[in-house]
Amino acid sequence: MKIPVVDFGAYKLGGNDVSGEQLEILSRQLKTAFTEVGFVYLKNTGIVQQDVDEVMNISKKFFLQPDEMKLPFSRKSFSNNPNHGWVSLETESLNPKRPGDLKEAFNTASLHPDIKWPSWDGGNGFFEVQSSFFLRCKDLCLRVLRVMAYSLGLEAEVFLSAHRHIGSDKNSSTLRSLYYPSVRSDRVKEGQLRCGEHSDYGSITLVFQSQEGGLQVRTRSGEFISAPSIPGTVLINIADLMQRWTSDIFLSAVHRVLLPPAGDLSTRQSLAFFVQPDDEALITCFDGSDKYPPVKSGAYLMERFNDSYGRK
Ligand SMILES: O=C(O)CCC(=O)C(=O)O
Ligand SMILES: [Fe+2]
Repeated sequence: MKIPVVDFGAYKLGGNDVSGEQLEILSRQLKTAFTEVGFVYLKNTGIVQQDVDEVMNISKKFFLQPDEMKLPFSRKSFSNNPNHGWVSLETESLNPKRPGDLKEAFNTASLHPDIKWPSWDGGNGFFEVQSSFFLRCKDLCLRVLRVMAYSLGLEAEVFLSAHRHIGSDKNSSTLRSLYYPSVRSDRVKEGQLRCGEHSDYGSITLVFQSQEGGLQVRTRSGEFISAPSIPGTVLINIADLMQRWTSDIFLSAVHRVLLPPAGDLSTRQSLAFFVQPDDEALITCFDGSDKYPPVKSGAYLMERFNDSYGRK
């Protein structure tokens, strides 16, 4: 089993509106990928490798600073958003049964004008690069959500009306820049990974990996397959609220990032844009079934965040 690659050129950012026939083809391809694997690579989205490199480069500059320079930007130190900011090494366990993940992250969870951003030489390149990539990802995810609704025979509004506030404090969608430092195998704790097994929490996630790859996805039959980096593509996966919403038609697949082989001292980077429904959106099974009780997105996500940070 492999993760399919789908050409999104007909509906790319900055392109013409998609024709009915093209929408039909795209929606069929996305539906197959999201029901069978839960993951798909999109090529020709309008987000190009150069955009991704720019975000990774400036993020790396931030991560490579000593911890005391990063501490003032720590997650939980921003009053208007509890998730915004820097997460230090081993702080988060995406599989709570394992020791802390061997990764650092910077969450762009708020674009509020009061937020203080890392800066160098008096410039604010970090803010500009992160926020403009955030907005590109937002535009793309709205297009993908539209195709997904169509693929289920739904009005686009069914999904779009629950994603009206991305980028504001009424919605917790987050651009997360991840840095995986080189791993010294003699210092790794038992069971520790770069990123433990988990499924994502919200609607969908857009993922961009540096060339080392390392991501693995669990298939319906229970085996892990690799999801390599394919330059110029966006890897998109279904998350848990979307699986509930679609009464398990779309699969929110478990995934993880293993340690590199012993002696391989390479670092790794990735960007994940977690698309979440608006905090106030009520997520109810689209087919009218009661497979899952309705949940408010904001309350549901809060619970899940608390689990991955060990309810500290
Ligand atoms: O680093 C990656 O490739 C994926 C990270 C991930 O799955 C997550 O942060 O939810
Ligand atoms: Fe994930």
